[in-house]
Amino acid sequence: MNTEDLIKRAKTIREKAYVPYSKFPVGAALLTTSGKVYDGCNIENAAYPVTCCAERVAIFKAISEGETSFDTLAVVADTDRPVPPCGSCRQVISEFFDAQSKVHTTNLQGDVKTLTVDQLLPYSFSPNDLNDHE
Ligand SMILES: O=c1ccn([C@H]2C[C@H](O)[C@@H](CO)O2)c(=O)[nH]1
Ligand SMILES: [Zn+2]
Repeated sequence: MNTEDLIKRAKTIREKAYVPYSKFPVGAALLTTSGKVYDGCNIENAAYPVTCCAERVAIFKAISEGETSFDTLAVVADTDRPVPPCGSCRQVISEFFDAQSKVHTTNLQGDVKTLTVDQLLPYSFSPNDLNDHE
């Protein structure tokens, strides 16, 4: 699937966002290396911090279906600039995507800013760091 279609998938699932508190719907879609797409929207909760962002919903859906190899991620919201993923999502993205994988941050106006995972979260804490102690 090409970038344009992946962004379209993110826009479509954004309509399913459960956002009674922020009223800020976000959509995300990821492409696996085998060519499958998993999408996600943000899901909020009356206990606000329990909220899960669109990016993590998409990634957790894919992981829970047994996917292990990820290629590209697209994110969309109705923002002036292409919507930046939050810090928690950057950490989760860095766990499952290669450092050079592309993240297409976008908005409804069609602006696209593409960053690598390493640009989004440089010098990130990684699974390898856990092996370095003792
Ligand atoms: O990249 C982002 C930024 C924010 N949100 C969600 C979290 C919350 O539901 C709402 C406002 O922060 O937007 C996402 O899903 N992805
Ligand atoms: Zn987030």
